Amino acid sequence: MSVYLHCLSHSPLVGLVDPTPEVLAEIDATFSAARERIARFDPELVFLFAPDHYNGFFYDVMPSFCIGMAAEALGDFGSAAGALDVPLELAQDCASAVLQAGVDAAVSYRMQVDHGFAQPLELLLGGLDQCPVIPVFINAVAKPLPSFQRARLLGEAIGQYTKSLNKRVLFIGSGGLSHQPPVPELATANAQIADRLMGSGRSLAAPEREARQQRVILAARRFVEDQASLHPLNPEWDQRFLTLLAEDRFVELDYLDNEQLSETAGKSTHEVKTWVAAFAALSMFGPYQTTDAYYREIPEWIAGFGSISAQPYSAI
Ligand SMILES: O=C(O)CCc1cccc(O)c1O
Ligand SMILES: [Fe+2]
Repeated sequence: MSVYLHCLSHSPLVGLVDPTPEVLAEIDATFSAARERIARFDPELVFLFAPDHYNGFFYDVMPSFCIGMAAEALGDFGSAAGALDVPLELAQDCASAVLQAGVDAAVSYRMQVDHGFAQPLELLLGGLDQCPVIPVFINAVAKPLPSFQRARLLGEAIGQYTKSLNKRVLFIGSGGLSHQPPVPELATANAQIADRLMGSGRSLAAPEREARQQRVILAARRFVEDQASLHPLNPEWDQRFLTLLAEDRFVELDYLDNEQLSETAGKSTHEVKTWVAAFAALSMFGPYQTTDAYYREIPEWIAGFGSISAQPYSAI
């Protein structure tokens, strides 16, 4: 049994609003090296911690955490669409173990996921169904949000469960770092948007979906011209976060106030709780070492964009 971790930002704007060829080449090199390391590790099972953007999870019932017993990617922004290869019995056992450990994650037998899940599977594994994957949703946009501490405990419970498997397991965290794309909020939504956020967005008609995507694309183009048009990226906060992970000090985030983080680094920064959960899972295997840390502000993608791998010292 061995474990490996990779965490990375995502953005649906990849390929739609791109940075310069030099920056793209740097990122391509980062991802192809990560892909190679993962291929060498040859995972038999993936735990994918990722958020959603009102594509699969809505306010009719909004869980903090949800473990997929089966899942389908809907293919927003041209991301991959189709079924994930979820091993049902393992996912069920995992959910039981997590609840037994005191973390009341929801389950879904019909989980809908968006680019937050699809992009890392495409980028790191070459597709949605290339490796068995247990998808774990962490709510990072729909208030009230879970705390960093609960994300850590979720990760620890999954790490403990992983120990009972005799498998090579890859933990992936998807999202962040600092960013605030234009995602609607219930508190300020008009009646039509509120209705979408409460569930009608599940069956968004094609023209409305297209309009929604165009709004994000326009916002990205404007953000490149004028960095005051959205909440600014915060490379200082992002570097501090990466340092906390590298030094195995992410427990220090436990009581970080959600509102305060939104003000510091943008309302979508809460996606980094997926990284905390993944690192917490890894940490159940003892002290770890991070490798291949990458960071750059990429306004074209509305993202403080990061990527990092890690493995237990005992595996080095
Ligand atoms: O789906 C949406 O509306 C928001 C999309 C989005 C944009 C930029 C960075 C992200 O991480 C992200 O998820
Ligand atoms: Fe996101």
